Amino acid sequence: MAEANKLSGAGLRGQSAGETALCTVGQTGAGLTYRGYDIKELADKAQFEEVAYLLLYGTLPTQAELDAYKARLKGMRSLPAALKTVLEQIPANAHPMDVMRTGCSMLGNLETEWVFDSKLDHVDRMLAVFPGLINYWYNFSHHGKRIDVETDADSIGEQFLWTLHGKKPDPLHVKVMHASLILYAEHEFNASTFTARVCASTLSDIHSCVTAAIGTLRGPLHGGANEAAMDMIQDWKTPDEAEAEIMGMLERKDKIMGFGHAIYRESDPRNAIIKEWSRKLSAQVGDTVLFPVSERVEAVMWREKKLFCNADFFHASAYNFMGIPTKLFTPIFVCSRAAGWTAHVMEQRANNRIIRPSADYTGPDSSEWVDIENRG
Ligand SMILES: CC(=O)SCCNC(=O)CCNC(=O)[C@H](O)C(C)(C)COP(=O)(O)OP(=O)(O)OC[C@H]1O[C@@H](n2cnc3c(N)ncnc32)[C@H](O)[C@@H]1OP(=O)(O)O
Ligand SMILES: O=C([O-])CC(=O)C(=O)O
Repeated sequence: MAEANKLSGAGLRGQSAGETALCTVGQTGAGLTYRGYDIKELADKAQFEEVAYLLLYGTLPTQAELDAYKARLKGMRSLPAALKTVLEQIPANAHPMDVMRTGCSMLGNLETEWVFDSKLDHVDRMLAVFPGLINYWYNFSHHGKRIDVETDADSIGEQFLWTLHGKKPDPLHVKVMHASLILYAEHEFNASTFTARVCASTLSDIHSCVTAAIGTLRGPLHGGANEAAMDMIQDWKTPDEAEAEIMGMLERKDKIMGFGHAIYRESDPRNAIIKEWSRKLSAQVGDTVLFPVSERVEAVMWREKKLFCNADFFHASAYNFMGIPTKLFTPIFVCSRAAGWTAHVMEQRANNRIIRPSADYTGPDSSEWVDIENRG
């Protein structure tokens, strides 16, 4: 039997598990790049659709290409009747990430990727439909309302806020959504993307890859951390109270959600960007609690543990200031990362070998069979 190389760390940390031309994370210099473009520049200058196009189609679009792409996505927003019927069966106390998972899977039943040639149609359809899908379920299950998802919204970010709140959103909020969706769009071989690639490596269909990735993103150690961070900070009324609570949590060795990272060692470049948007939104709503509390938590975590905010921490306050219910935070991540996941699925398919590592066996050497009536 061939001897497998031994791993140096748990969680495959530090192991290269393949190649990608989509993204660099934590390399010297820029910190995070999508196809060579610095995340700071993308978040500052681009719309989310430009970044999705870059990831999926390989280059930044021209103005004409972007206009055509946005018009295409806008034309793909409708929810099939059978999907609405399924969404209406899901109770209000379901986890919205489970709704996303079921919704994506149901879409795959209705609009199956039978041949890989149609992949980009399915990818664009998912990007177009996901915001309306989650907000259709949310409004029906929580308010008994069947919303119209074919809005006049100009972008995916605007579509999310419009279908959630039932009206054209504040332009500042649309800008924040663009930045947020760009920051979340892609991150190399993170757990959910790697899941999508493993699924793709079996030559499965694109909805299965995305459904599997949604299930992986749901956990609080990954995408679910933005909601967990909000749950943690929402009841703290002053920075001093927040500091005392965090000190207690550290004493008890609790995990502080929204802090730390598997790859970055000193900072997550996405944090400074979303933090500034959160600061602006805090001023807009006249907040005197949540942002100062968040800043104090950041300072205490650095002082005590040299742990920094990851992309999720200031997303919590930013989304809260825009009136987004906490339970919908991680589904927004899905609306964005769907671009990265599917770009990776296409990259995997283009140079595929089934992903199948080895394991170090730790069980008994040999076990003796005992007939069932003689066991116990
Ligand atoms: C978009 C995203 O998915 S970003 C990540 C979102 N997840 C979170 O915010 C959840 C909280 N953070 C964590 O659980 C971790 O930092 C992870 C999962 C992100 C990374 O995990 P790892 O790579 O295993 O972390 P790492 O090896 O850097 O941990 C080093 C030490 O710091 C501790 N640590 C890391 N993060 C935290 C934290 N948030 N709170 C308290 N302690 C922490 C670890 O327990 C570990 O301590 P130990 O050596 O005594 O066991
Ligand atoms: O890269 C990771 O491990 C997690 C992360 O920040 C992301 O997926 O955006």
